[in-house]
Parts: sequence; structure tokens; C-alpha cells
Amino acid sequence: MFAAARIQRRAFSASARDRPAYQARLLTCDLFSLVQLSKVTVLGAAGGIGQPLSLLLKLNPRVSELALYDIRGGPGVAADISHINTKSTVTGYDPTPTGLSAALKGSDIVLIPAGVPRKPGMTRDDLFNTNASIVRDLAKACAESCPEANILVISNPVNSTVPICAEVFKARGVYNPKRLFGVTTLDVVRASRFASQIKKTDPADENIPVVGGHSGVTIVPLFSQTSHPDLSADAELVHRVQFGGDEVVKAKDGAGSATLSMAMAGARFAESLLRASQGEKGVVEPTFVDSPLYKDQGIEFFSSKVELGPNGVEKILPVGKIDANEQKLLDACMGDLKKNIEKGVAFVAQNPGK
Ligand SMILES: NC(=O)C1=CN([C@@H]2O[C@H](COP(=O)(O)OP(=O)(O)OC[C@H]3O[C@@H](n4cnc5c(N)ncnc54)[C@H](O)[C@@H]3O)[C@@H](O)[C@H]2O)C=CC1
Ligand SMILES: O=C([O-])CC(=O)C(=O)O
Repeated sequence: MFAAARIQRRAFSASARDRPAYQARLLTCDLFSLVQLSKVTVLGAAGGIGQPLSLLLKLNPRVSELALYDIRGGPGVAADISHINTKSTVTGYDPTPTGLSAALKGSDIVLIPAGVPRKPGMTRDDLFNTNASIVRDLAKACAESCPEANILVISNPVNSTVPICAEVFKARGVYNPKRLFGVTTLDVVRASRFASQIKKTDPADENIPVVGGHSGVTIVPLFSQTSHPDLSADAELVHRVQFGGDEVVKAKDGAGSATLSMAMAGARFAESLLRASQGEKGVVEPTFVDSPLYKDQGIEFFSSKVELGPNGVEKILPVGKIDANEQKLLDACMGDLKKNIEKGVAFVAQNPGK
């Protein structure tokens, strides 16, 4: 899949005479030639998140091919972004079944920010009726055209849209739990920024695990596991992390929810996955995945720190030691999370679509 891995394999199997040539190629190839075969697809590429996310992916030298699909405006965004002077190719696709399958064929990573965003007064769950069928149908297209790709779900409610994708893949016999991710990176990004504002630190040095799900009380920051354990008692900060999305929805006053910070968070998660796919060890990101951690409580999906690798999920790390404040948050998370997951599963059972 990736050029460097291919060259390395050839170097191993080459004759003693040819091996030095392959090894020299490995040593001398620049970063782009190392990774030239990574195709990334964005579904919903012309939206508030899709556009800046596509821009950031175009700037990423690990991406060699960028496929942009939307029900409207994909080719226009692609034409614009394609003029940026980085090596990757950019193609926009029309909203036809063949356009969608061509956008997905051969993809290594598919990011899905397609669907409607919140308006003030709405919860993420209020988006379910519209976004569930959008995600179901896009998941079907992925299951048919790129069943082995890593699927990164951004569309809300993430706690339900990820199980929807899983059910669609299962129904087609191609479900690989190691390759399905709910993107919760924005919660981690917010936690580190908000904590750094209080502690007057560089947010780049803050690494705050956030576990659970991606909505309100299901978002559980674990400050006790950082160098500022006292922050777990800061109820205002914890609330700000849990309801950071609402802060943006309110400020945008009907014009949508977080788009720019989300694009950064989505691009960061995709970059982590690319680094791990290309052999970097120890790449860890919290993400919402099919997880063994709370299956005994009937919770099939859970966000915790996950080590990424060439096959997607390499290792799901335990929640670890938490303090009494955080235990209360985790207890409060479980009820909503379970209901959100079950709602997604039930939706596909009752509405399998075409
Ligand atoms: N996971 C997270 O942390 C976050 C998730 N979100 C969610 O991301 C989603 C998108 O948000 P925005 O970009 O602000 O919305 P937007 O309305 O600006 O963009 C959505 C795009 O999806 C497209 N679309 C709709 N149906 C489609 C389909 N069937 N196939 C392809 N494209 C389709 C639309 O044409 C539009 O361009 C929302 O559900 C929002 O709640 C937003 C912020 C953070
Ligand atoms: O709040 C929203 O609806 C969008 C979102 O998921 C976030 O900003 O975390």
C-alpha cells in the first residue's frame, strides 16, 4: 500500500546483488516518495468542515491523492484546492453513484463530515433523524467500494453514527472493528487549550485524555492523569470541555457549529493514522471505537486512548486510574452513551435502506 513498505519488502526478497540498490533507494527517497500511495477521501468536502479539512489534507505531504465528494460543490472545491503547490493530486466527484464509488476506490482513509450541523437549542441527538440515513448510505458506499479503508466518522451524533457504520459493514460481511473510528479529537484539543489558559502553559505540551463519547455528559476529561491533577475539581473547566461545542454553536448564532477547529482536529487524527500506517510506533490518540472496555455493561463503543498502527487500531488502552470526581463523570456518561449506541444499531435494523 505504501511505497516505502513496498521497497522495503523488495529489499528483503531481492538477491544479494540487487539488495544494495533497493536499500539505497530507501535511504535516498524523500518523504513524498516514501508515502506516495496514500489516497484520502473526504465525503462532505464542500461543507463548513469539509473545505478547511480538505485544505489541511492538501498541505500534508503524506497524502498523495485527495478525493473530494459532496452532494453539491465537490468539483469546485477540488479545482480551487488543486492549485496549491504541493505534490498531491486533487479530484472532485459529482454526486452520482459512479462519482461516489470512484472517489472511494483505492482509498486508505475516508473522512466523513457529511450531514447537518446544530443550531442553538439543539442537542447532537437532534441531528439523528437527518444524519443517520446520510451516514448509513455513505457507509454502504464505503463497504462496497473500499471495505478495507480506515473510516473516520465526524458527522454527529458520533455516539450513534459510528454504530450505524458498523452495522452497515456487518450486514455486508466486511466489518473490521480495527478500521472504524469516531473522531473525538476536538474534545482533546479543547481540553488542552482550556487547561493551558488556566495554567498559563503551552497547549502543545498539554496531553489530556478524554474518554467516553462525543456529546455533553458523555465527554469525560481525565485531568487527574495529567500534570495538573487539581483541575479535575474545576467544575467550570470540566463543563467547558463537555459543552465546548455549544459555546461555538451559540456564538455562530444559527450559522452552524465548529468547523475550523474541527477541521484541524480531523486533519490531526488523519495525520496520526498516516504516521502509524507508515510504521511509526507509539502513535496514540483518544478515539471512539468498538471497544472491549465496557462491553460487560452493554457498551459496545467507547472512546479511550488507542494506539494506532498499520492495521488501524493496534491496541485499546484502558481508562487507567481516575479520581472520585472523574468516576462520577464516568458513571453519568454510561447511561446516555448506551442509549445513543443502541439507537444507532436499532436504526439500521429498522431502516436497512436499499
Ligand atoms: N465529531 C466532531 O467533533 C464534530 C462533528 N461535527 C459534525 O460534522 C457535520 C458537518 O458539519 P458542517 O461541516 O459544519 O456542516 P455543513 O452543513 O457546513 O456541511 C455538510 C456538508 O455535507 C454535505 N452533504 C450532505 N449530505 C451528503 C451526502 N449524502 N453525501 C455527501 N455530502 C453530503 C453537504 O452538502 C455539506 O456540504 C455535522 O453533523 C456536525 O454536527 C461538527 C463539529 C465537530
Ligand atoms: O457541537 C456540535 O454540534 C459540533 C461538535 O460536535 C463539536 O463542536 O464538538
